[in-house]
Amino acid sequence: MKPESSHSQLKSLCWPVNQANSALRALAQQAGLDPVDLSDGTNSEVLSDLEAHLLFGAESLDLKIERVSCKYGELEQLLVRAAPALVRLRVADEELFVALCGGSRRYLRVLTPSLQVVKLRPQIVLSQLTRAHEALQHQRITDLLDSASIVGRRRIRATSALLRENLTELQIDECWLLRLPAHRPFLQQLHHRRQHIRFLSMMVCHTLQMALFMASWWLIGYAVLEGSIDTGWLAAWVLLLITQIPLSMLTARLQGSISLETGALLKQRLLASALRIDPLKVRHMGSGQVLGRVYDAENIEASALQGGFLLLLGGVELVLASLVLFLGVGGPVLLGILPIFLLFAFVLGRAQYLSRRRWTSDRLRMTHRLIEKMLGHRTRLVQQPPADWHKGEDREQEEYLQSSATMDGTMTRLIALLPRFWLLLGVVGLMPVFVSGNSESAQIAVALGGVLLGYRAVLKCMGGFTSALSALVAWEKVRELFSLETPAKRVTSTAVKANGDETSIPGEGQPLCYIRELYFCYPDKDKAALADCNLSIYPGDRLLLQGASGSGKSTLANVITGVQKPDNGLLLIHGYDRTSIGAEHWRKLVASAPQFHENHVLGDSFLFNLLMGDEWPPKPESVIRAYSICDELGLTPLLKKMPAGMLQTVGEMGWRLSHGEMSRLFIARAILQNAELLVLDESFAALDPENLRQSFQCVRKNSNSLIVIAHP
Ligand SMILES: Nc1ncnc2c1ncn2[C@@H]1O[C@H](COP(=O)(O)OP(=O)(O)OP(=O)(O)O)[C@@H](O)[C@H]1O
Repeated sequence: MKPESSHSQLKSLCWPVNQANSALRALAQQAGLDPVDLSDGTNSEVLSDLEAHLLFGAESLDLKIERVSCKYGELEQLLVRAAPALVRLRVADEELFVALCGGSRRYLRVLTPSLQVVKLRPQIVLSQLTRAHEALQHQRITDLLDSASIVGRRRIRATSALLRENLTELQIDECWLLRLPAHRPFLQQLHHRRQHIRFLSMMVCHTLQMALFMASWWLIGYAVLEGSIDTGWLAAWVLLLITQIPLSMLTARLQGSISLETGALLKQRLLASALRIDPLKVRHMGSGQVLGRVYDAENIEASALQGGFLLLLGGVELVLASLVLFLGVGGPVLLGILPIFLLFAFVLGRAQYLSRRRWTSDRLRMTHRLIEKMLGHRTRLVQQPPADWHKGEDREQEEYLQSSATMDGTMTRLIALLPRFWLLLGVVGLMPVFVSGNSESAQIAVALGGVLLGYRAVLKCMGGFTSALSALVAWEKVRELFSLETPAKRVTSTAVKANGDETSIPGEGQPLCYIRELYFCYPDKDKAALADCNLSIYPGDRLLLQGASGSGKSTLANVITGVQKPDNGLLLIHGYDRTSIGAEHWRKLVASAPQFHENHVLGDSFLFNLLMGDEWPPKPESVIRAYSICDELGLTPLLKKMPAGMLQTVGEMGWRLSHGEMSRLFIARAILQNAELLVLDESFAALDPENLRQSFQCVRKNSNSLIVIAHP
């Protein structure tokens, strides 16, 4: 095939870049991602680069898109596993997207603009992605192979091996994965990952295994009671037992893969919600409570999955045991006794649930107080008389021990009594049969088998129930951390002229940031922190915001940066509100250095702390800029002083930065986000006059528009 015809063929399968949003929508529908329309379809023109355009398009469909990069040698594997995904190709100097909706090593399944699914060999996409890079190596490799006189198939193999070797460090980042966002309902996410099929298969496998197990005992019991046991019966019995082995292995395997996938989903959700959690809510909870809950969240995964499986499998066995009981002599009597058992189980289970809840609350309270004491340790050492340091601790511990003892008591009763109660009821139910003495021994054996089978199932359920219960109680505490808000439907973008008239398209001379009648009140406060706030900031403006302590300056900074949502009023950047523009893009337009007590040096390298707001791992040019900003801020002596320079670990566990050094790190971190509006909240307060002058010069030079909050 000639290159032109192969190009035109490939082109016909690809989407033009300007149809990226249509490709996203079609791909999402094809992959069953259930796209939700959150957009009025007019907003993305504000976004200049393709990355932001795709991000915006996916957010408008309530989906998540993620750009991934991989090494040259891993590209084929990525293409095979990426679906649903968009891959950008350059075909005959034209930029196009190929929409992957499935794949295997032999074929990629591609969704075309005519909405047909077509098979395409991975090598075709692969060669388009790597052609330009390989061409640069071609001459060198040809010369080398010529000089070594390597020909034929060995030459082909040697070429690809040399390419892999020479391009091993090459990163290719032309692939965007389309996925369900973490806030979508958990069941939908499980369904999308085909967990329901695995779950059903696991239940079927276990039921079959149990049926075979019962059949094997029926067989041997029948043979013994009939007195006709021979090698045929034994062979059948052994066969039945052996058949259970693959079924039990399959059940365990399915259980493992469900645990893995569900665990990964839970973690993903926890991480996503932890990063989105309202800072006010976290502050209200306190660090100790949050820590305790995060620890509980870890527990949930293990307990819920382990307990859930045991409970389910035990449930299946209990149903089968009831069936056996019903078939045996005295079955109706035994089944009549079942409600008494269930009632007893409910009473004991409820007691355990209530005591565990109380114990969890006490434990969280204790963790919280402990963390508070640890955080305030130095202050307490200096400020509080030593006699008061341990006041109240004994009472606290006593309460905790009491609730632990109560919980242990209910647990012991549950585990020790319930299975025995089942046995007792079973024997009592069979009593009339033994007393009358006119039942066949086979029927008695079946009934006894049912009771014992039920005992085994109850034991299994007990193990599952206690784990599931601890997961349930933990879940009640961490639910808040897992709750992710579904994004609101985007409003029609509202561009506003400087005079306040509404228009639909932002134009020249418009404010960069436009605030009208903004209102914000902290929860449970009577007085608003911001009321009737009006401000217009134009590109290139430099504003100094002054005011009495507590007048709301930091609150305004937090609202502008999007950390807090205004209760009322208009806040626009480039004529668009935050919902229309998307949180991610808003972050790229506005960067801030919050007040000292709100800012944090993360326990990582100095470089990471500088560039965490930009892109990590960083591009070489970002690192060069980081050095230059640090130099302008007078941080070069510090970098020379630290043994590992930029790569020195800083933060609590690393190099302890001085107050002034930290301030300048925070300023540099904000500048390096390259946003259009920079907000610095009392960032210069800890600097000596010389550093203040130097830092202020740097900020003026490296910011587009600037708000500085400072006290005179
Ligand atoms: N999380 C919160 N919950 C309740 N009230 C708060 C909260 N944070 C701040 N406030 C109150 O809101 C008001 C405005 O606070 P803000 O921090 O914005 O003031 P500020 O002008 O920056 O003060 P300063 O110059 O002292 O830093 C204050 O009265 C403060 O006590």
